[in-house]
Amino acid sequence: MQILSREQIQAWDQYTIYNEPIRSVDLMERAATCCFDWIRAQHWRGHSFKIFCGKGNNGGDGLAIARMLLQAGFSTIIYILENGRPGSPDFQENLQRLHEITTDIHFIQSENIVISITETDIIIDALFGSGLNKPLSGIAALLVEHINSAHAIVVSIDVPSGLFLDKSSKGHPIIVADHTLTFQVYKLCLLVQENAPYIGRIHILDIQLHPGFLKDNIFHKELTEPALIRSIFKPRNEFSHKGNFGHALLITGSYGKIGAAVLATRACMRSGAGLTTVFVPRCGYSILQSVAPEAMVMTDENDEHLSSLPGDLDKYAAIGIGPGIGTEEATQKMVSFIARRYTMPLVIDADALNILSLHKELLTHIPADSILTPHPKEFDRLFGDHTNDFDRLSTATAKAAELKCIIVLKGHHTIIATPGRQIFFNNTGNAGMAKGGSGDVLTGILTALRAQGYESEKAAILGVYIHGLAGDLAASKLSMESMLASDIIEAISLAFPQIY
Ligand SMILES: NC(=O)C1=CN([C@@H]2O[C@H](COP(=O)(O)OP(=O)(O)OC[C@H]3O[C@@H](n4cnc5c(N)ncnc54)[C@H](OP(=O)(O)O)[C@@H]3O)[C@@H](O)[C@H]2O)[C@@H](O)CC1
Ligand SMILES: Nc1ncnc2c1ncn2[C@@H]1O[C@H](COP(=O)(O)OP(=O)(O)O)[C@@H](O)[C@H]1O
Ligand SMILES: [K+]
Repeated sequence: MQILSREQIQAWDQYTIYNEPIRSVDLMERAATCCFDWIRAQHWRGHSFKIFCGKGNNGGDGLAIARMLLQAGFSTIIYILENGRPGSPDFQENLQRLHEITTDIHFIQSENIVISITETDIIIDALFGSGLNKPLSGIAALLVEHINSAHAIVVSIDVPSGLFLDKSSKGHPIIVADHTLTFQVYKLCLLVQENAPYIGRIHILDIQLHPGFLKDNIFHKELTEPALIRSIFKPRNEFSHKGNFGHALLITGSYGKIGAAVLATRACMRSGAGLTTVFVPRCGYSILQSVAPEAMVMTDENDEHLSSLPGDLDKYAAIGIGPGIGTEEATQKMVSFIARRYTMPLVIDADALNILSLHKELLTHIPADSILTPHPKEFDRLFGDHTNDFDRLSTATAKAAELKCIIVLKGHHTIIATPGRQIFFNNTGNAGMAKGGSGDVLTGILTALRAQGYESEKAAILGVYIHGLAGDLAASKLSMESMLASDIIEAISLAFPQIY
């Protein structure tokens, strides 16, 4: 699914109006009908609806929804945030239609907001949508605060009012929604971590905007979906042998963090690598031989941390480096050597990223098409502090192009930024994965996919998806609270069949 900017969405509405063709007010009717159908399916009978409308088209949607609720017999009161100017034409048209069936329409025009909202009310937030052009202030801000301080269920239309679609709204007055009914596609503001407190559960409503618009335009942001994943996935040939699936090397572990090596190694083997070798300090030898007998283990001369190279690197089809390696000086030298001398793409994670942060000059040396997998803190250590997720996204886009690398910025919707300035948002995974070790599993999966010959960009999109899907399968069996990183590894075997 493409992710469109505010301007692109407005253009898509206009394209639909012109090419379907359909009158703007009829498109609004279609959008409102989708919202009404969704609301009706919630079986909220017995509750009363309070509908808050601005005077733009988002408010127009609210008025049309109010009419449909009233006609279906729901108790409904309408509040319009007055700004002293006429509403948009479609708002005015819907106001006229509403006047024909109710007089329960109230205008909010003073800072003294006395509307009582009870816990049995359902609030429909149709104050502002994609037309928001500045932070809310004055009566609008007070109204948002009033709604947020009540304990009613809040359903926002298109976006929670006060959220900008494509830029940070940090610190602004914003409606806290329980459900966001958004039209046609995800908006950027619904995918970033910083807006998590506001958006509630997202429901994408298909209002049948004209598909021709997507064919006629090029977009740079998309949500990874099963169809894309299937197009990337390469089924195994019946006659294949282990040599076809590559030899993966994982450079991992230090004293106290051999678990990271174990998780990455087991995830790598579970994700289809033909052969897996793991390079660990000597303290990791017996552990790996016993918990991962299918893997080959090579040890450093040092007992507790890595200080040398694991022999000839060129014989491996893919190398993953970083989980649990620590940042000892000798380990820094080893990472520095590999970053400078190795020419094939690497999968670089965790402490290997922290070492790059300590020696930023190395960033320009890392092999092209390497996959970097920072979480936001590692990302900021690498590329400087960011005050919001939108800026972080811009940096990821710029740095992926500049370094010719794939940047996997981990989070609820992990972001994959490519050298061609394309951005993919992953849509699998859950909060049960917010536990130590989940990232090590991802490194193992990505290294295995690289070993099997997937290009880095495709390996990143597919690997992040499978990782999240395995996390979802583990959570559905064991609960988000109880699942462990090792359970994600076990569930990889159930995730693959879902993408065949
Ligand atoms: N046919 C279509 O196109 C379809 C559109 N659809 C719906 O339309 C929505 C977009 O509608 P929209 O473009 O009218 O913008 P909307 O969000 O209602 O707000 C604009 C108004 O708010 C005002 N305003 C802005 N910021 C403000 C602030 N901080 N504080 C105070 N005022 C502020 C601004 O006034 P201005 O400042 O420009 O004078 C203007 O009056 C979209 O989200 C979807 O719900 C669907 O029905 C599908 C079909
Ligand atoms: N709430 C969440 N929703 C989806 N995925 C999550 C969530 N929390 C964590 N994850 C995933 O789990 C992994 C955690 O990685 P990381 O932070 O490096 O953990 P660790 O270093 O402990 O292994 C990432 O791939 C991230 O996308
Ligand atoms: K809204």
